[in-house]
Amino acid sequence: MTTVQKIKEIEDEMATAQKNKATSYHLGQLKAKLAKLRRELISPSGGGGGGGPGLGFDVARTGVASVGFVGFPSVGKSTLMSKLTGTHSEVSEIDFTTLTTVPGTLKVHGAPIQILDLPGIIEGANDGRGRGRQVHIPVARTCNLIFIVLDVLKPLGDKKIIEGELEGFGIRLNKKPPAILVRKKDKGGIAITNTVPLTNIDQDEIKAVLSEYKLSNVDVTIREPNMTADDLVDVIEGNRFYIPALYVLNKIDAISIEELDLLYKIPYSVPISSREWLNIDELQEKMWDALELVRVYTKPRGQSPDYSAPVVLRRGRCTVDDFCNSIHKEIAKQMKYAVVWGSSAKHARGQKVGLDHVLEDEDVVHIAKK
Ligand SMILES: Nc1nc2c(ncn2[C@@H]2O[C@H](COP(=O)(O)OP(=O)(O)OP(=O)(O)O)[C@@H](O)[C@H]2O)c(=O)[nH]1
Ligand SMILES: [K+]
Ligand SMILES: [Mg+2]
Repeated sequence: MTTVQKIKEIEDEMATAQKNKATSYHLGQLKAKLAKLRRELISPSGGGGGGGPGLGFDVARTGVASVGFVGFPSVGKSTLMSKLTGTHSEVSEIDFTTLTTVPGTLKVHGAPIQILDLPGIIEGANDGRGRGRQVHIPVARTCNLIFIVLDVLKPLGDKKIIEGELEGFGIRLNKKPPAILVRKKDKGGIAITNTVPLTNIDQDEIKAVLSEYKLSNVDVTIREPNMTADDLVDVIEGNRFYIPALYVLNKIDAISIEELDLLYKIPYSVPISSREWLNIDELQEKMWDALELVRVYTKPRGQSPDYSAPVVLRRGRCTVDDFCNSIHKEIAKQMKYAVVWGSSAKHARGQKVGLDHVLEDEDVVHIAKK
């Protein structure tokens, strides 16, 4: 049996299986087995040819963040990317027009963002048809945001298939890493501690997953509300990519206002028309919010701040130390203190802070040297 056939067999079994106390151990085993087979399929040695890391489809990365466009052929990815960035990417009504990853740059609120137009994806994780040709999906794992571009005339079916394909490559959309800690030890067996109630998984299923990974001496600490077996598998497997995503519902010029109202109910969605250039402002605003970038303006001593070229940092990595390091690695060492103006400062006249201070979007910073 090939890996693809084995996956199909397990998926079929899981689709019909009842979830109850008697079956939970077996279901846990199946979920862990499935994850291991999927890993085999996308690793370069697995024979699936799905394009693990290092297969050489990298494009030169520029800008402070990147957005990858993923979608079925002819949903309008290249139309959108060309118009947003001014970079040429071939457009036609014929499917699979784009055959390689095409990069372009778009400035949003002063920050240069790299846009990656990817080839149209092919359904086929489960029957082996498409997998070998989906060599560009791994590029999406390196993006800070994914646009799942959908044709408004068939959004929901396509959405589900694309999510499945991305999941197969270890991508988790609009999700945080599960708050589960699995710590191996030399002896002592399995100890499970949960600070939140377990609603989607029981001890048997947890033990089945652990046993499938031959983890017989481990401490498992669970702080994840409603944790599932898949969450546990993700933590044990590692190599998961937690990436925000927006569903770009394209071609709204082809539908009625009533139909458009329904589309707005899809979470994380933005209806647009790339050809007629409708609602692109909202798309750019949502892109900006999802990227969680922090612009910081530099203020040299005795001069006004330089608003033309912000230093752009990411939320979670935006201390004064991060700010210094993104300019030059020596600056933090030479700093005596910093003065900050803006939302992170306590007073309007500016606040004297150290390297640990966390900056906010549009703050102004002056670095005083020793
Ligand atoms: N009606 C309508 N047609 C559009 C829109 N955007 C793109 N199209 C058309 O859809 C077709 C496919 O557009 P592309 O930009 O080549 O689509 P793609 O997703 O890049 O396709 P592949 O590279 O083949 O994956 C072209 O004929 C476009 O003119 C839109 O907003 N409305
Ligand atoms: K096309
Ligand atoms: Mg294209």
